[in-house]
Amino acid sequence: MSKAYYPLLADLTHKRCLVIGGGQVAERKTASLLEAGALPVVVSPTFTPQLERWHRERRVDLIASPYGERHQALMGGAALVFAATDQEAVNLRVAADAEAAGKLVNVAGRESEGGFIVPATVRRGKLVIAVSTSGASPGLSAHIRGELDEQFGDEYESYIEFLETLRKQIRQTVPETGRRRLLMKEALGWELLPLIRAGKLEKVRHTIFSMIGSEPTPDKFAEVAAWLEQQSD
Ligand SMILES: C[C@@]1(CC(=O)O)c2cc3[nH]c(cc4nc(cc5[nH]c(cc(n2)[C@H]1CCC(=O)O)[C@@](C)(CC(=O)O)[C@@H]5CCC(=O)O)C(CC(=O)O)=C4CCC(=O)O)c(CCC(=O)O)c3CC(=O)O
Ligand SMILES: NC(=O)C1=CN([C@@H]2O[C@H](COP(=O)(O)OP(=O)(O)OC[C@H]3O[C@@H](n4cnc5c(N)ncnc54)[C@H](O)[C@@H]3O)[C@@H](O)[C@H]2O)C=CC1
Repeated sequence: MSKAYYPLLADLTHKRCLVIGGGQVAERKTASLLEAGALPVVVSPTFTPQLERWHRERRVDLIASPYGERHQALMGGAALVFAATDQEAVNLRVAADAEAAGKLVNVAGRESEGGFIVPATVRRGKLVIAVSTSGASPGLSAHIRGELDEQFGDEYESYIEFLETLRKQIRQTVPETGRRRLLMKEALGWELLPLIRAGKLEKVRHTIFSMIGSEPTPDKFAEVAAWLEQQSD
């Protein structure tokens, strides 16, 4: 049976992550770590120009040296470890050291050796869509990401912010989970995306919250739905 990876979203903000290797793959992994607010430490005898730029901007630490025994101590302080050199023996040694230190490790070129693999990702603010083929075809993951990138536009960023605010309001005023769920389900049916695309969110948001007032009820939510339908005509 092939393995079933467990998908999860890790909070890496202000967490040290160790990247061994300074080439293309290391740069890509470092880029995604920076996007997640992590503090990458890169160990390698050579670095891409982009890694050096990030170093000058004080966004990454670089240790200019081949990986060796003296770097094992860095494992302890790392949330995640990436073995991204072009030397298989080095990658396998990094993987063994990371595992001995109880760390999850990602191994370039040897997906079965690693504790985790990285998906292709589309981000729209708080919306994260991750795609993986369990290592079978990274090219297909990248292709599907391209399709999702077109399908989910920038409007999702403010749409999710709106939903988050609405959900907070419902949580504060509706004690019962069953009723909350029904209200959120109703709100997800509102035709908001076309209005957000037309740049009308601010106005619409204001009206919706004054229509709901301090007591969200299914009746008021149905009124909102009807009002929104008129707006998109
Ligand atoms: C296991 C994994 C490593 C891990 O754990 O991270 C892995 C491994 C390998 N990739 C290879 C090749 C390519 N990788 C890409 C691109 C990406 N690869 C990524 C992830 C992963 N790649 C993980 C599994 C993901 C999954 O489950 O699907 C993405 C999603 C994220 C990221 O790396 O940041 C990023 C897309 C970013 C984006 O565009 O969104 C492209 C396409 C391109 O460059 O355009 C190609 C060439 C086309 C092809 O070969 O398909 C090879 C063969 C190397 C060789 O020739 O030897 C191996 C080695 C092997 O197969 O072992
Ligand atoms: N290029 C790609 O898109 C992909 C490559 N891979 C695999 O990932 C590996 C790395 O690929 P690239 O980043 O493209 O290679 P690269 O040649 O751009 O970079 C390799 C890096 O490893 C460093 N390195 C070598 N020995 C080291 C050591 N002892 N300690 C620390 N760093 C050391 C080098 O200095 C260099 O910075 C390869 O094995 C490749 O097969 C896997 C997936 C995709």
